[in-house]
Amino acid sequence: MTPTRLQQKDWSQLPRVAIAAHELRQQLPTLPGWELDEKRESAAITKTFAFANFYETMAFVNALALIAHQQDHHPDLEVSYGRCTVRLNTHDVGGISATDMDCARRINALLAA
Ligand SMILES: C[C@H](O)[C@H](O)[C@H]1CNC2=NC(N)=NC(=O)C2=N1
Repeated sequence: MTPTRLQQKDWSQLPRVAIAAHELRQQLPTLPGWELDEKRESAAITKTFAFANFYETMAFVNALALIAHQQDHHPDLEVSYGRCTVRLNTHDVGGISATDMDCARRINALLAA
């Protein structure tokens, strides 16, 4: 039986472009809870998710890991007992691309009722 391949994207050959600041200001409100973080060298979008306990936090992290692998796009994660802060940016553009917005939307959808 042919194994199912989970990875859907491979960015090694595909160019990505930074989203201009004015476009980002328009697009970000369509992503509930995500904020622009310009404090570090390259800008990122971030969101902190709160959970009732460590098990629920880790269940979220594991679900997010599938999205990261499928999309070939890997957020920085800060994980504690009941909290996970997700930070997304695109290294090759030194900022935020459509890939970050797409992943943020998929991550939000994980928790949609
Ligand atoms: C070639 C490789 O797939 C790319 O470098 C991917 C891997 N995962 C990534 N993850 C994130 N967050 N940003 C990237 O630019 C990125 N690039």
